[in-house]
Amino acid sequence: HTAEDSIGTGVGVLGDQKTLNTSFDGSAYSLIDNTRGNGIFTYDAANKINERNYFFRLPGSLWVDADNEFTSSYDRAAVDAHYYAGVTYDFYKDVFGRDSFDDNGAPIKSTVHFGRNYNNAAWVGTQMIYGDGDGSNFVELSGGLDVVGHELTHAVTDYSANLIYQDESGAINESMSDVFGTLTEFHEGINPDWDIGEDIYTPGVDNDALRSMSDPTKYDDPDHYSDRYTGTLDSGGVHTNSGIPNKAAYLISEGGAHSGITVTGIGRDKLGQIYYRALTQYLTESSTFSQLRSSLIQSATDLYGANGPEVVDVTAAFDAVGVQ
Ligand SMILES: O=C(O)[C@H](CCc1ccccc1)CC1(C(=O)N[C@@H](Cc2c[nH]c3ccccc23)C(=O)O)CCCC1
Ligand SMILES: [Ca+2]
Ligand SMILES: [Ca+2]
Ligand SMILES: [Ca+2]
Ligand SMILES: [Zn+2]
Repeated sequence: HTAEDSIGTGVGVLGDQKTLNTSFDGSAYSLIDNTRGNGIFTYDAANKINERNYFFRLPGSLWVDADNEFTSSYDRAAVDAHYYAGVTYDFYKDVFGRDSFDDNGAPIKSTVHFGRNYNNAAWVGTQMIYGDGDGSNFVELSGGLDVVGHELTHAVTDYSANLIYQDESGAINESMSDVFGTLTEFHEGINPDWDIGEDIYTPGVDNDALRSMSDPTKYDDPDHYSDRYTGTLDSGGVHTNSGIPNKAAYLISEGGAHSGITVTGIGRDKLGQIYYRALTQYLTESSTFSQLRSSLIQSATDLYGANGPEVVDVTAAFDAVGVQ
């Protein structure tokens, strides 16, 4: 008896209702979405197989449910990891024609309830992992669409420019994940913004986030090359120096005045196309901020013509953040 596709109902981390693509094998329902690429699979790291150390097993146990209703509090992290992976898959397919992170339909795997009160998430080279947070600094991190889009974009980057995760190439790697995580959020259109992690960060504090692309300095990240971090923490500050290209990306899309330079703004769609072309056609694993500038100017030229408003805005935005 082969399994059949089914549609379940779930409640996400923020208490929101959503339908899920699941798979019925005759006795139980699994979080397998067979409608996208070669499937989206969601797993549980904490499902007790043995008492020892079951929090850190990967991928863990495929998520199964008896009645195709994923409405318990324990289910919420899995509901959003599964659903938002589908949203991100659709973003890359619909907007860029990319079939999964390898552009060859690779199965997308996520594990939730990773660790104990783990205040982070990651792409671990083969799959995504999501902690539950400690309930004060973070709630389950798969509850943030920009976080899921951020993590899956690390996979896209690995299969394209493969930017080395340190110093300037690492900060570009990080910025690509913030940019496409944010563009995924706008594509879905539910409370989109230019902040990162706002939905899952500090449930007790409103209007804060991990990072801001519109104003990186709000969270002490630099928005100009002269203010870059040059130490060794966080692989050379990959999560802080990302503020410099993040600010440029924000200015390219939305426009604004910064460092005495005014950028008109060409909008999110053109930002996405220019960034995707640079990521997949021009950037290499050792690209610097200066090479990001030239890659984006070349991409804008390819797509929209030399010396057009797109090239003018990309140039002005990188002038504004001090990158030549
Ligand atoms: O994907 C990434 O870049 C981050 C992955 C970090 C990581 C790397 C290697 C092994 C384990 C974890 C995860 C995210 C991140 O930006 N983490 C930052 C901020 C952060 C989250 N939780 C923290 C706890 C303590 C300190 C910093 C943090 C970091 O790890 O720096 C991305 C979106 C939200 C979480
Ligand atoms: Ca159930
Ligand atoms: Ca956001
Ligand atoms: Ca908060
Ligand atoms: Zn990242």
